[in-house]
Amino acid sequence: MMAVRTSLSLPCRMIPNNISHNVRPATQLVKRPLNGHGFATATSVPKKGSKGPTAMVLLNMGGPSKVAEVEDFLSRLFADADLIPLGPLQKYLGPLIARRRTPKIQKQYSEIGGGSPIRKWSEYQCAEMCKILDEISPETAPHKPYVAFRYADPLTENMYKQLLEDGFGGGNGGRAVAFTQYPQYSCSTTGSSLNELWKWRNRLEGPRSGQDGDGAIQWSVIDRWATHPGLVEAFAKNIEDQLATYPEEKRSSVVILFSAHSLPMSVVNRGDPYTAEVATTVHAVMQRLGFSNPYRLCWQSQVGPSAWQGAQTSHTVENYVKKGFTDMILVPIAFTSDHIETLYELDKEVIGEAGHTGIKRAESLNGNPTFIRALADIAKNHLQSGEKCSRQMTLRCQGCNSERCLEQKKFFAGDALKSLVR
Ligand SMILES: C=CC1=C(C)c2cc3[nH]c(cc4nc(cc5[nH]c(cc1n2)c(C)c5CCC(=O)O)C(CCC(=O)O)=C4C)c(C)c3C=C
Ligand code: FES
Ligand SMILES: [Fe+2]
Repeated sequence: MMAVRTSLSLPCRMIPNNISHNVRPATQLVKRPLNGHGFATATSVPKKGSKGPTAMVLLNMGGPSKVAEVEDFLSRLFADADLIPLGPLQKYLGPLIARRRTPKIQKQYSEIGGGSPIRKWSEYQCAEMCKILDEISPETAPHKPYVAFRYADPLTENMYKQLLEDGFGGGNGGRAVAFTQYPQYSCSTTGSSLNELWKWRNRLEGPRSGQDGDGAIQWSVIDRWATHPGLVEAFAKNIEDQLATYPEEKRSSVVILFSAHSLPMSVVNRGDPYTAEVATTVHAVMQRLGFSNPYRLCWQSQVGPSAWQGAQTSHTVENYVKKGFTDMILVPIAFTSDHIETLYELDKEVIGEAGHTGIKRAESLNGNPTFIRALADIAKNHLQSGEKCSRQMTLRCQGCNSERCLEQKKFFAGDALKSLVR
């Protein structure tokens, strides 16, 4: 079990109405020499001996907060060659495909309340995590919350400008942690976010080869955390809560269906680590549950005509219903907050259309205090380890020839590990 204390007093999964959705630090950093790091906050001066402030930057894809933002979101998504490589015509094809897809996706966001809740949850999770970190890691306090999205506001570029405005970098140095919110690493998700962060780092701070001693921001990366005990506990507890809603005599025969966003087979065959890492989360959660129920891992949300990793979630539910199973719990296992894939695809399309009251979904992690304590524990361990990134991140996929991946990995690996990157 984690030995983490928390000051959280919020009711489970509730966001207070007055929470600021703008994660700009409340206390702006004032540039004045202090503590060997060149700055201190105006009102929250780091404690004596603290190496802070530390910027905690949560990375995620983001989603359109309003229906009107769907086209911009999809345009950025289809322009991302790390996610959807469309060749030399990407710049023209991307916006075309995005425009054609917009009405369908707008309708889906309208049906889940008019937008993606991912910004609200990410900002909340980050702010709460930083409060806990200030308590459990005073050596690196104060911790300043930032969110950097790949395809929606707050975009990585704007987050980086905010960091500089707040006194990080720009000759001051200062520490920032890029903390991916995808527990399992994929080059199409975390890899893409890191490539984007590296790009803006070069544009806004200059393309320096090393990190140390040049007054630029000192970055390190939390790149995967698929089996962290707190993450596993939060998933397992949400499954137990759903299992408790079935009559006792039926409970152990309920089928648990873990569902993750699929990947194109071309990405799987390139050697992307995601599929294997998702399987490790599933195994760890089932181990925590004592393998109490039959379970399978299935894959959702494939887009376009190419081959994707299966079995598909929708087919799985259909086939099991045909085989006579009508008690199932769907568990979104690769994303940490609600989004169109849970609220629309799973709830409305898969569960709604199956039409059996015994088919349910485990709650998403969202504002779950166990989950937020896990984030703080992961961050604390990282901050104390002094690691730039995991060893695993230094290795490119077997089939990867991308210069962008190579240079990005060399940068984040830092001087000690960059010679390992090939
Ligand atoms: C771990 C999560 C995800 C992986 C891996 C992933 C890979 C991946 N996605 C696409 C294409 C699209 N994804 C879209 C939306 C979307 N994707 C994820 C997560 C992962 N994607 C989420 C949570 C969302 C929804 C965001 C929200 O609502 O907040 C979309 C846009 C929607 C649509 O047009 O259907 C596309 C397109 C590819 C090609 C890919 C792997 C290469
Ligand atoms: S695609 Fe995986 S490292 Fe480049
Ligand atoms: Fe996706």
